[in-house]
Amino acid sequence: MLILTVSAIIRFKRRKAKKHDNAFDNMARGKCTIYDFPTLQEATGNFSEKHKLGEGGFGTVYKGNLPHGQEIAVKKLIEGSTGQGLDQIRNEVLLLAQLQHRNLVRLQGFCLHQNEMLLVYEYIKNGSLDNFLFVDSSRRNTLNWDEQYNIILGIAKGIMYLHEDSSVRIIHRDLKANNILLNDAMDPKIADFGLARLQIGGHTQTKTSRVVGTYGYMAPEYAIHGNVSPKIDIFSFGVLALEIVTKRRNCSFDDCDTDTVNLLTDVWTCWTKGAISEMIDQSLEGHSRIQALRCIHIGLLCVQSDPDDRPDIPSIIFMLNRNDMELQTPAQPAFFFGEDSNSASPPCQQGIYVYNRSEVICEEITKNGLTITDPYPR
Ligand SMILES: Nc1ncnc2c1ncn2[C@@H]1O[C@H](COP(=O)(O)OP(=O)(O)OP(=O)(O)O)[C@@H](O)[C@H]1O
Repeated sequence: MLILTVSAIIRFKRRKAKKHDNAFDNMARGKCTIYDFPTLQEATGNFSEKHKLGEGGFGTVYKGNLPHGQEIAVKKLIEGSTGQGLDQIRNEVLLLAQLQHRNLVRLQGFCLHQNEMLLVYEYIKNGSLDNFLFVDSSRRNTLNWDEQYNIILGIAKGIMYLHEDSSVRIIHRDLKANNILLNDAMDPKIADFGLARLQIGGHTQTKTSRVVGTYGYMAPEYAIHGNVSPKIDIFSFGVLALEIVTKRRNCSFDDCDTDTVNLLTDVWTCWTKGAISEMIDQSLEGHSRIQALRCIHIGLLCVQSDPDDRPDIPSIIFMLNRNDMELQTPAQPAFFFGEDSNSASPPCQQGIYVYNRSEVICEEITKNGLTITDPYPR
């Protein structure tokens, strides 16, 4: 009798699990197309060189045109680039396809062909942010401050979705300028989210022996000890914010010659000298200038060595949206390759920097006889 009861429970549990699987599949399939290989072959001119957009750590990306004129980007994963079997990858991809946000590149579907996995994404017209910041000199000067700020805020919102608002928490692990794509309205879209999960075998791990990421953007605790937490994305976001404001690349260990000062070092040196405004575009005025300086300050908070000192993503969005909110004083960033700066006096003695909504308010207060300490003297 007891045995019957136990087996009934097992049967019930199995049926429930199967029902759950089907429900999950149906739900994911609604948002995820399973493409057949010939369709993708035709769309990409048989994966021709002409259609090739580039090559990254996970595989090669091709531009494709579907019969109804829809443009797609097809990422052909390198065989063996994932740490899982095809069934697991398929489940993982179905899960990723559910994640949709205006600041994420949409994963439209996939194709399993023999032992290959192909991921199909929406095609993002303007390509990656690194071209606009450092690579392509003709595009470099086309980004104005409002666009730069919109990109920083959009990336933060995309991270917010991945860390806090989506059905599964995704830690990107490889946020960098090449993984931020820009659409025709110059809105940023985070690419390659979830690929680290494919590579290391899914599931949230707090420690990994397989570090997936890019030097220059990697938090020290991740690069050195393999510790994984949302704060490693915050570190990369900080580097990105500094790069976007200054339009300078934070070179990594391997591409930095010893005489070159990297961006974090440069920004920190200016900060400790009270000359942080040297790091921004000198033509910025008023509200834009304050915003740019604030973005540098927030960037510095994100690249602090101790992950506990770094703000979380909701706080970052709050700080970005509220120009009058007080910001903490950042500690020296990780990977500071300079003289020990502890002796240098910070630009503001109170330890907390107060921003004003705009310089107009600043001037009004000055007229009223109050003394204002500009935390960022010119
Ligand atoms: N959805 C997309 N729409 C338009 N272009 C894309 C899309 N996805 C990738 N690309 C482009 O394809 C190229 C290769 O991308 P991929 O993500 O494979 O490499 P990466 O980002 O340069 O390197 P890594 O693998 O280290 O992240 C890049 O130039 C990228 O801008």
